[in-house]
Amino acid sequence: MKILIIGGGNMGLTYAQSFLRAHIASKEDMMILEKSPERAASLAQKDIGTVYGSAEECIQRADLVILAVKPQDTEMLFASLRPFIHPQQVFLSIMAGVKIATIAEALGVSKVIRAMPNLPAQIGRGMTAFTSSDAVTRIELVTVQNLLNTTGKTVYVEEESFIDASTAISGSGPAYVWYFMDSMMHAAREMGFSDSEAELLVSQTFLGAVELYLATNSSCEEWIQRVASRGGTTEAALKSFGENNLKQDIVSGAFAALRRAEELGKN
Ligand SMILES: NC(=O)C1=CN([C@@H]2O[C@H](COP(=O)(O)OP(=O)(O)OC[C@H]3O[C@@H](n4cnc5c(N)ncnc54)[C@H](O)[C@@H]3O)[C@@H](O)[C@H]2O)C=CC1
Ligand SMILES: O=C(O)[C@@H]1CCC=N1
Repeated sequence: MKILIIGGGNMGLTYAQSFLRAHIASKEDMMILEKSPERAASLAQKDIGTVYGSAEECIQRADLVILAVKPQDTEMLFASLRPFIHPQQVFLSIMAGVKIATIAEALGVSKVIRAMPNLPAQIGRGMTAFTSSDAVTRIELVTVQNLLNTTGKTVYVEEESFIDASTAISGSGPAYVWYFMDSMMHAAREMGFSDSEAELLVSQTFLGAVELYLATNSSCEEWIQRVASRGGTTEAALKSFGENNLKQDIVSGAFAALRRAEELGKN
């Protein structure tokens, strides 16, 4: 199966490397279309397949076309692809917000899968939600799921609206976690720890807390209760979080991401 990845940025490169690392695709079967000449030159050094600068050179040979450009770049991209597409090609889009119907209409195709991955896919620890149009066959869907599985865990969702919701939770989510980590590192440095000490204290705390959570059946609330001794330090921090509406702020942030995904889908 020939795979064409359009957009060799963070996610496009991650996909190419992940498929090759898992031996689910070979370099000979991998094509990358990248419009930035500098980025294309850097990709060409990486030995991850053939890098192209224009659609007409490569798209007709692709069985699967992965759309990994920014949603704002789709209008020009779709217009440039349309003359070269054939109806049996399967399109996998990872672009935030852009709807299956929009892709199908703009490209004149019917086999469209929409997925929302996240950046930990770079190390095989990603989370991807995906769904598909009716015209995608079971075999095509399983083939794409096998590719997505090389980047971490996957979940199929029946309704497309859950792709936007997963964008707001797991797609953007790593940034929320790093924001929280960064805030804690900031506090650690203010308390006198060196940069490397702050990084170790915080990253090991996140890792340990998530792994402990996953190893048991207790809820976050139950684990919080076990850390927070009555009249102790954790309680003082949680009181401050509560007074500052931190939980509501995080929920509002996730909904702002959802609204933005929906807006991107309207363009
Ligand atoms: N970065 C992330 O954590 C995630 C990103 N996404 C989605 O993945 C998509 C790509 O995101 P990133 O990889 O972060 O962006 P990026 O900006 O790193 O990569 C996009 C690449 O596409 C290239 N490009 C733009 N127009 C093109 C065209 N017409 N033909 C060929 N190449 C073109 C750009 O030069 C750039 O190298 C976006 O739609 C985003 O919504 C989804 C989940 C997570
Ligand atoms: O911020 C964005 O729009 C993309 C989608 C999810 C993560 N990055």
